[in-house]
Amino acid sequence: MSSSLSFESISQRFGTEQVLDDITLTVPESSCVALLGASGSGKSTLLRIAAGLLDPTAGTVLIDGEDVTALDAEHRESGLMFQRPLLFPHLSVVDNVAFAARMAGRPKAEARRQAREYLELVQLGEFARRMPGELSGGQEQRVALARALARQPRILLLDEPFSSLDLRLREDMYDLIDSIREQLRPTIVLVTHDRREAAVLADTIAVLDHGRILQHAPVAQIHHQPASPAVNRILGGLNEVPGVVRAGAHHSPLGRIPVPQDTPEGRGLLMPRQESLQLTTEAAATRHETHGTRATASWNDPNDADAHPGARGTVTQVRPSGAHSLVRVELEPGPGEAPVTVAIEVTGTPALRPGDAAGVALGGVVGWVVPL
Ligand SMILES: Nc1ncnc2c1ncn2[C@@H]1O[C@H](COP(=O)(O)OP(=O)(O)OP(=O)(O)O)[C@@H](O)[C@H]1O
Repeated sequence: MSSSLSFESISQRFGTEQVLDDITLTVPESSCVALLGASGSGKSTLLRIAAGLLDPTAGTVLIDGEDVTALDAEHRESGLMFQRPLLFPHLSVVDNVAFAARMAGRPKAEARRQAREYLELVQLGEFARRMPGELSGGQEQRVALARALARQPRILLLDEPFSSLDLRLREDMYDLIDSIREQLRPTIVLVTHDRREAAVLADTIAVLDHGRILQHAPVAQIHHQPASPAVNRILGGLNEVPGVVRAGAHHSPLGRIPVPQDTPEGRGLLMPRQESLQLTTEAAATRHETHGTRATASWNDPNDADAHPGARGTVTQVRPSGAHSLVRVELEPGPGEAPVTVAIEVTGTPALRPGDAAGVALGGVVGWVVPL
C-alpha cells in the first residue's frame, strides 16, 4: 500500500493571494514527511492538493512517477485523517471503518471482516459494535485512522490529526503510528505546527513559510543545520550568535568554535541549539583568545593558543519548566564584538540567579554557521 509522492513546481493562488509558491518536494515510498509551519503557511492547502481535493493553479502531482494531477480524490487512492474524526454518527464503529469498502461494492460481511482487522491494528477490536457517541476523543481518532487505513491508500495524509488530544493520548498515538509504520510501511504526509510531533514521527521535515519550502531535510540535520535563522526559529532554536569565520572556526563572544570545512569565510551567524550548549564552571570557562591570557583549565589544549572550549558571561534569566530550565547568559564580548545573549537548556533547576557569573561551552558538536 505504499507509493512515492512528488510535487513538482506546485503553485496555488486564491484570488490575488499566492498561498503556495513553486513547491517541489518528493516523499519516497514508505517514508514520512512532516510539513511544519506557522498557521497560514499553506500546509493544509498542499495536503488537499495531494489528496485531489483541490486543483493546483500550476504544477504537477506524481504518485509512483505517474501524473495524477487531473485525477479526482476518489481515484487518487489516498487515505485522509483530519483534526476531527468526522465519523458517521449513525453508523457503528465497524461500519464506519467498512464504509469505503461498502461504497466500492464489497459484500457487507467481507467489508466488516476487513474493517475488524484494521480495528485490531488500532487496538480497538472490542469496540467494533459501539456507536461513535460512545467513544472517547482518542478512541474516535483511532477509528478515523483505521478508516483511513482500510482504504488501503497509496498515500496516507494526516492533517493535524492529534492536535485535539491531550499529551498522554498524543504519545499513545505516536506509538500507534510507529507500529503501523512498521507493519504496513505506508507513505505518510503529516501536517503539523508542532515541531516535537514532526521530530518524533517523521523521517524528514519540510519547513513551510508563506507558501514556500525554506528547507527539507532529515529531522536531526534540520535541527542542527538550519538553512536560515527563520528555519532555526521555526524548529525552536533560540540562539543566533553573530561573528566571523576564519581559519576553520567561528569567532564570537562564544569563543572559537570549529565549523565544517566548506563554511564560507567572513561574517556569519552561528546557531547552536540550546540543548547543545552547556553551563560550565566559570573558572573552567574563562575565555582567553581575545583577552590575552592563557587557559588554566586542564582540558584546554596547551598546544593550541587559540583553543578555548568556552566563554563566560552573566546570567540574565533562569526559567524553570519542570524537568528542565532555560538559562540565559549574556556573554562577555571581546574587543570590537557586541554582547550577545545565549539560551542554554539544563536538566533540573540550577543554583544560579540573575547577576551570577557563568561559563558556557558548546559540547561535542561542530558549529553551524550561515553567512550574514
Ligand atoms: N479555499 C480557500 N479560499 C481562499 N483562501 C484560502 C482557501 N483555503 C486556504 N486559503 C488561505 O490560504 C492560506 C493558507 O491556508 P492553509 O490552510 O493551507 O494554511 P495552514 O498552514 O494549513 O494553516 P493552519 O495551520 O492554520 O491550518 C491562508 O491564508 C488561508 O486563508
